[in-house]
Amino acid sequence: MTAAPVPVLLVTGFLGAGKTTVVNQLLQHAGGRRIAAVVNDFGSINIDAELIAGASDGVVSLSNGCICCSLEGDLLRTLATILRRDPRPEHIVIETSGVADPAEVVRNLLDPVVFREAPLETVLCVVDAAAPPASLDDPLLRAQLRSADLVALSKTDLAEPAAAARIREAVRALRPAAVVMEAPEGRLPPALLFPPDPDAPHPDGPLADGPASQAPGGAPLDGSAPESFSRNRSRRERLRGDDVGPDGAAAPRRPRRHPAADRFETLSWTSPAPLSLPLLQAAIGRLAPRLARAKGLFEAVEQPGRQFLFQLAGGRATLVPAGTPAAGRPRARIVFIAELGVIPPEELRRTMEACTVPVLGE
Ligand SMILES: Nc1nc2c(ncn2[C@@H]2O[C@H](COP(=O)(O)OP(=O)(O)OP(=O)(O)O)[C@@H](O)[C@H]2O)c(=O)[nH]1
Repeated sequence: MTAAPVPVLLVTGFLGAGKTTVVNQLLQHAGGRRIAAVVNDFGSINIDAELIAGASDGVVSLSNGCICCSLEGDLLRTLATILRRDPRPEHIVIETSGVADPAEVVRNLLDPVVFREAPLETVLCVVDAAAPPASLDDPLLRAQLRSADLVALSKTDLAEPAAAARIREAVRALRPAAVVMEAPEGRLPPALLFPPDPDAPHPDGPLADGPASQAPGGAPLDGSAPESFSRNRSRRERLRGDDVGPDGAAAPRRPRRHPAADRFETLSWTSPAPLSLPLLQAAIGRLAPRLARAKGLFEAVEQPGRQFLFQLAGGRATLVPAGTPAAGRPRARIVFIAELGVIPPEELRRTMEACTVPVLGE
């Protein structure tokens, strides 16, 4: 007996848009579905995998490169390993890094052998609704949107309603084929993202595993019924139409575009010493205007025995408690992403070293 195909949800979106938040929500509201997650962080420290690890059994992290270019082989090998798991997962979620062009990943997933076993079902693009509308002029974000079947507007709680409406209209204009939904704090109806197989019989209609209205996310913004997405916009069907040839083979590859190539660099910094909160705050204040994104876990000298999660996204810095520190790990691990050459690594290292406080007796 051949195993049933395992549909793939590909999550894309710009640096700090809210992809991990959506994936975490999804895994926490999986409703008993077996979901395998693959997370790609651009830097050598995969913070995302750690943030998701608690929510999924078997998160696979692909780090120190981008799955749209240098890690494409790793992605396909990882999928093969996941498909051999016993029991086999029912869904696979792949979170791309914020610098990935999903078109490249989509093309890899369209390989006929991969597609047969792990068909790409949905491409979800997370867009920061609180970002200035000019952010949609970014070529990388536009490339991410062009691949999307479903667009989730994150951070609607932070956005001015008028500004969020402008972002929504701009998204619709850029990608009219996509369903646009609000996803405050990452909340989306899981039934939308894991649509039941349209060919399979469903006793209670198309969303037999729970109507979208009962799920935690918002309603589609275009007024359409959520099931119209899962039934009519199946990527499998669309691909049969546009990207897959009549014999089922993937269409010839178009020339590769890398809107992100040579644009961003990741600077990973670790320290065996804890950090001073006021010194860190001052350092981030100085660095933030030149940073595209930062995130990390660290211990603060003011609150020993606790760990904090630091995030800088869309110019906003946040700090939240993140449990107790793991033994054997550096006490501070922070990933900084900036446009190439904007922050000299030595300056970053000096700035961050100045935030550390050696602990007496260690
Ligand atoms: N207020 C608010 N904050 C959000 C929302 N969604 C995400 N965030 C915050 O935005 C920051 C970035 O969120 P992530 O989910 O890590 O973003 P990401 O797209 O995975 O980031 P990278 O892949 O690392 O670039 C975090 O501090 C989140 O807590 C939201 O709907 N509302």
